[in-house]
Amino acid sequence: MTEVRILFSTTTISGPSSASGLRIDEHSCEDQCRRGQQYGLFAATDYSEGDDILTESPIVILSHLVETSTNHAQKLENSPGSSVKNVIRSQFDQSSFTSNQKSHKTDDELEHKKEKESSASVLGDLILPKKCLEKLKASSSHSIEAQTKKLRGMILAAATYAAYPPSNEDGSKDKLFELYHPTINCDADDEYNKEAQNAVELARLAIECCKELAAPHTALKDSLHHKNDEGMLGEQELLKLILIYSCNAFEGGRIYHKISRVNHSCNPNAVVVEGHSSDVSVLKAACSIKKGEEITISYLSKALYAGYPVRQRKLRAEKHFICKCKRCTENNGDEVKGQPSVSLDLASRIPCPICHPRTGRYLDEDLMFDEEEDDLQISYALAQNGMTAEERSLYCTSCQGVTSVNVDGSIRKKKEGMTIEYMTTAEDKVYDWMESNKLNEKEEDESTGQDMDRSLLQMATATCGSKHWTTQMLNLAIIEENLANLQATLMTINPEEDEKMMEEIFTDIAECADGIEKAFSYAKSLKLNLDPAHWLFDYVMGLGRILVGLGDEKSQKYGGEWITRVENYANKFEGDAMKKVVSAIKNAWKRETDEQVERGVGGIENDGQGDAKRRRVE
Ligand SMILES: C[S@@+](CC[C@H](N)C(=O)[O-])C[C@H]1O[C@@H](n2cnc3c(N)ncnc32)[C@H](O)[C@@H]1O
Repeated sequence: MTEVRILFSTTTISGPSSASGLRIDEHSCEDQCRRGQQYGLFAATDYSEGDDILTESPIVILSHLVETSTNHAQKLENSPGSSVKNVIRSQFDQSSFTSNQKSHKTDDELEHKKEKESSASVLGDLILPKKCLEKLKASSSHSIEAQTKKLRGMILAAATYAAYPPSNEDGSKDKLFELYHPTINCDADDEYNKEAQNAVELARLAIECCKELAAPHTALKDSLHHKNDEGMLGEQELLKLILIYSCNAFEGGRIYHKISRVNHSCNPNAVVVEGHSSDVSVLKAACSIKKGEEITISYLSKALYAGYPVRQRKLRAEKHFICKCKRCTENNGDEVKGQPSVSLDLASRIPCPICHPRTGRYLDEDLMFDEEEDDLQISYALAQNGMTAEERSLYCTSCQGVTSVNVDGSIRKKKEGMTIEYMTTAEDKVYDWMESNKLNEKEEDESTGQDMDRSLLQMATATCGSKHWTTQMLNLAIIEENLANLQATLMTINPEEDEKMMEEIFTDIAECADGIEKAFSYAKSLKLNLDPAHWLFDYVMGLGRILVGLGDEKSQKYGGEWITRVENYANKFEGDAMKKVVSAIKNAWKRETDEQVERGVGGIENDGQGDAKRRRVE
């Protein structure tokens, strides 16, 4: 029964505000109040950046065995959790797992496949019924891969819940079933409800899969066929549970009593971080929040830094709602004189096609890598929020010009309009690339993968310029790759012997630093409440680690300067262990100097040109 404790724990609320600092209220948005269903969390006191708003343990964890990295999956095999994993898998007919099916593959191949699958999910190798997958393909307007992944998550949540139903002694079950979920059998009278009803359809499909795949005499099978204590059909309870999971679960299937009431905003004012123990989460203010303001977080990970169509597509496909936050609906961009008030997408700004006419298909070379400090004056045009090229006309803040896709007029006007089509194509391509998570699949053909990323970057940069989100997403993907390669190279060479290699390394480091600088400038241009380090912390840390690894004072000092840019963020939002790493990297150059003084070296050797000689860090 120990697993039950792992899965269901009591909610505790603490922190400076405690329960009195918050109130759960009807959603501030008029449209949603009308539905009478939606609630949100509102500050009942003022908060400053980094303040704890509340600390909470999940009411229930419905897929804590879904893993994303092989390392983690391997750890799980040795942890008590692996017995939970077996209990959940035992809910299903064993012949429904590919790993249990005979095939002509060699043992080695099977082992490799199994490892990949176990790292994807506890039920990653569960073969979903063909007729369910066909229904999914026929009904869904979203990407099939994303919907299949969601379906698997729902099946896992249902099996976990059936195998470990929460006791209601502490009210956990009541709290869970109070949470928001779309109304079952509600008329899809508008786009918002239609999207929510897609979640209901998907949940029904998950129930159908469970019915087909559940093994006889298991808790899952029983709950689908028997009435539960309250006389409600087990199947209906499971359907509701799946919907609650689908709308409220955080990473790892964690569902909270209060944190799950926090609505999403594409310009959030709060974040949820891991608490002192991994089973506790803390809702923290990401900026100052005034009493009475709604507290919001982001349901999007790095896509928060993407343009409007991508954010909306992701929220619709993964969370089943149309975002009505300020960033998506109100004009929080630069005002356009003489234009009717429209919502403008700051993440999709491109050099104005009127002020900077493109030569041929692509943007002029000099605009490709535009930098703030350049003398070149570049006027940017903002895209109107919208899902299609037709809805995304561009407004230039400098010439006050409007560019639309389908305009009758001169060839030049048509050419200007085509820029929006190129921008939309770049947005689609980069979105697909982000969704397919290609960076992780690259192992099989690394060089081709890298070439593709680079040519995609070339296309995005050439079409949209460096202040557009597509360029910055690809820029960071390449930096991530370069930092990993640099780290690996530095571990295998001796800097003092391999001068030529070191030259290349310094060039690569300079490129990474330049790329991160551009990403910082882009993040600031979005005017979000969040510190840019929320997005760029890992990249800066990667760069800092490499610079410290070079071992010379100058590089380490430079690494320390970079770390200073994320120090405030780390102190407010990272755990103690990470704070120590930040401090160690920031102060590595001092330690090096101190050690020399202690050893009586009396300073760093000089190479005659003012540069300290490089030494390996022992
Ligand atoms: C985790 S719940 C948030 C709390 C929920 N409003 C409640 O009443 O409990 C997520 C749901 O809230 C709604 N929601 C959250 N953020 C929203 C936003 N920015 N725009 C529109 N609906 C939103 C959606 O229906 C979504 O499925």
